[in-house]
Formats: sequence, C-alpha cells, structure tokens
Amino acid sequence: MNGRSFVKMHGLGNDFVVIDAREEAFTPTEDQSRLIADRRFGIGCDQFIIIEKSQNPNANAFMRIKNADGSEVGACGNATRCIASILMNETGQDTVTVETLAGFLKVSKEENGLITANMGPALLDWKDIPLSEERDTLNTGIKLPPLRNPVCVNMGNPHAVFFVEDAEAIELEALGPRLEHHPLFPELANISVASLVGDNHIRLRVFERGVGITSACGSGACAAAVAASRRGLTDKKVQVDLDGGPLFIHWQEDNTVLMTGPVSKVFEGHIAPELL
Ligand SMILES: N[C@H](CCC[C@H](N)C(=O)O)C(=O)O
Repeated sequence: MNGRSFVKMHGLGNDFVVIDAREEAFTPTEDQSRLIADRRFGIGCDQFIIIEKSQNPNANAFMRIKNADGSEVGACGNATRCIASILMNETGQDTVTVETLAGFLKVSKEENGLITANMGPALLDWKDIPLSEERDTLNTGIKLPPLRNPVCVNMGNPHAVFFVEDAEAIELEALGPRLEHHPLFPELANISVASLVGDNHIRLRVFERGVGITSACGSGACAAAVAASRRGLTDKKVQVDLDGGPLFIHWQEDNTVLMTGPVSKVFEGHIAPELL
C-alpha cells in the first residue's frame, strides 16, 4: 500500500500531522500541506510537520514546519516537544537536539514526564521581529481598538503581544486577521492577547499566523513571558495559561527561553497516495 504513514500528535491541543521523511524524502508543496491540514478534505491539523535527516551531526533530526495555510515557518514550540519525544523514544536519550530553520533546539525530558525545549534567544530589535520601520518593540505603537501598543518579540517567528485587562473579552477572531497582516509586519505576525491573572501567571490567547486561533502556541507563550517581563508585569519565570492548558516559561540570563509542557500522541494513520 503506497502513500505514507503519519502520527497525529498535539501539545495542549495545538495539533500536528507528523510524517517521517528521513528514509524516503518528501517535501510537500504548499497545496499538499494545505490539503493535509484541511479538517474536511484532508486529515486536519494546525501544522504539518516533516521529520528530515539533519546535515549537522550535532542534531538528531531536522523539523520542517508547515502552517495550515501551507506557509513554511521557523519555529513551533509545541511541535518541537512532540518531535523531540519521538527522537527520545527512538534513541533512549533524555536529551536530543532538533534542528529548525531558526536554529538548533536542545530538548530534555523532565522527571515528571513533561518536556523542556530551549527555544533559543528572544530577539527584541525591530529589525529582527521584523518590523517594516524602526519602532521601540517594548511599546510598538500599533493601535486597533481596543488593542494598542503591543510588545513584539521574535522566537524564531514573529509575535505581537497585546496586554489587556481581560484576554477572554477580546474579539480575537475578528482582530487577529487584520493585525496578522498589519503593514508593520512584512513577514506577518502571530497575534496574542494576554492578561495578568496572578503573580508570574498570565492568561494567553493566540491567533496564529497561517492558522488562526489555536488551543496553544509554544513560541507565543515564550514571546508573551518575555513581553510580560520586559513590561515589568512578571519576573522571568512565568506560567502561561493557554486555552489547552499551561506552559511554563523561563527567560534565562543568556537570553534563551525555556518552555516546559506536555506531549500527546493521539493516533497513527496512513495518508492515501491521492493526497501526496
Ligand atoms: N503559526 C506560527 C508557527 C507555529 C507556532 C505554534 N504552533 C507554536 O507552538 O509555537 C508562525 O507562523 O510563526
């Protein structure tokens, strides 16, 4: 039976179709990625993840990340934990390195079974977000009422974090698409609304670039924790409550960001050759 096997996984409900292309190469087109991600005509996922051989001996594998709209991106925190768990099970190692377009991510298994990924450095300069003009990324100055003046952070992908009184009260479905395509974001952006719910504890909702609202966004949680600390709202260790559950973030002194959270495997399947 040709076609390809896949694994369906998620991190706090941010879900993935994962295929292993290390032995038999496969680089999906944008159209193929969109079809696989389609929840009616395909399998359905937020991101389509392809595991490939890394050219670097220091990495266990390369992780290619395709959003539901077919766009290829540099970072996906929840998928990083999922792929790392596959590699840990294969190798018996408790620490592995996942290569992405944005860099090499070291990932470790905790005693409690949660997975911690070092998502790399938080990039804070306007040119690294990137923004289309020079702005103070701590108060970027974008206004789309009731949202205003986000903190922008790049975690291997661009994020704009708006702090609000009550994140649940924001019409993110309506505001997300407009802000995702704001002219200040030449590479578009992931749009988050965050509110402080306790000491070093924030609530976060994310409209993901190339997807829409997801149950969780790992790189978004990293960006929001960095943003909250930059704004003086929290320390550098932050619990981030997403729709699907909590992630635990630590913005380290070396400017890299640790993200700790769960991994779930749901089922295995076979993609019909007509979809490939
Ligand atoms: N939509 C994101 C990629 C996936 C991020 C998210 N699923 C995560 O866990 O970090 C982007 O276009 O930058």
